[in-house]
Amino acid sequence: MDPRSRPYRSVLYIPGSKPRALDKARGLPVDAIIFDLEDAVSADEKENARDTLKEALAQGGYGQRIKIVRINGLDTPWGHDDARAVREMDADVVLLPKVGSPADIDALAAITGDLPIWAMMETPRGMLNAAAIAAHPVLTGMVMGTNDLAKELQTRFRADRLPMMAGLGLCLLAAKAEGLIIVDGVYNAFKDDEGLAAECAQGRDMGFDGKTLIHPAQVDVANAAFAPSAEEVDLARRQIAAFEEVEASGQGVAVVDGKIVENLHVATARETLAKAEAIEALQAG
Ligand SMILES: CC(C)(COP(=O)(O)OP(=O)(O)OC[C@H]1O[C@@H](n2cnc3c(N)ncnc32)[C@H](O)[C@@H]1OP(=O)(O)O)[C@@H](O)C(=O)NCCC(=O)NCCSC(=O)C[C@H](O)C(=O)O
Ligand SMILES: [Mg+2]
Repeated sequence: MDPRSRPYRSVLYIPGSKPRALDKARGLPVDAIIFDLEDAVSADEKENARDTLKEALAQGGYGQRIKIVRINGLDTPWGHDDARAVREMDADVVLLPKVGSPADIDALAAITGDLPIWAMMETPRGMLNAAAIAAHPVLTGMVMGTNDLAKELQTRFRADRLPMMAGLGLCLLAAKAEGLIIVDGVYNAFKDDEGLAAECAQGRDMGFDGKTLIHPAQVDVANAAFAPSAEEVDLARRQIAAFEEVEASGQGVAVVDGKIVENLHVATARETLAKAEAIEALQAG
């Protein structure tokens, strides 16, 4: 399956230290899981969390969900041991926090080899170096770390995320330029479905592939927001059909619902259908 079509609507953080949550995730309808060894795990629990996580992944049961392990930074007392341990885990991706430059990715790749790397984008330096980070050959995805970014920028929370926009935009541009997956940051108020839905809608409008989540109660909201709606699927089908019809008669522009449809719109329509089919296949499997 084309990695661009594979759904990443819901990407749930699970503290690697919590066996109950690690078990619960086996039954949650998430597209990907970030098994966390970093900020969700206290310093006292770091060593145990590594073993608990390794055991949970060895037991399996996570089905088609993409398994991402977030290690501690290589400048911390745990980072190097985490990185060595990930090589022995059943993980699809290793996620490096607080990436500031491509050299950080080089340092991790020297330990983890061919394992795909994703970068947490959550520092001002990381934002400024987003293009160079995204171009790193082993990098396949980016995750916005909006809590750390807010801390570093000394911003206040705003529902419209105005203070975040420069950073979000830079990372989106960098990820799209290199064909990477990019998922949005977390919404901390995990009992506020309305606020989460609004932030998911904003992220989807901006072009994010999905949202990182902190609690199972957030999964359905993100899955709905980042899936093509029935109306989008219907429009995509009609655009393709209308374009094929005019193309057969030697023209390059169709009109659907009073709007022009050219070959680039058809490419987007085909992507929409591919994503809808991929979601259906995931749900069926
Ligand atoms: C926020 C929480 C501490 C709340 O936990 P809890 O009080 O246990 O919630 P509930 O009682 O409502 O839980 C109900 C059941 O759901 C399970 N559960 C809870 N959270 C998760 C989860 N994330 N994944 C899987 N399962 C989960 C509980 O075990 C209960 O199960 P059961 O008893 O069987 O019914 C907690 O949700 C939590 O710790 N969330 C994760 C926090 C986290 O990962 N933080 C780090 C990532 S955020 C970040 O740092 C991003 C970035 O770096 C940045 O800078 O922005
Ligand atoms: Mg962070």
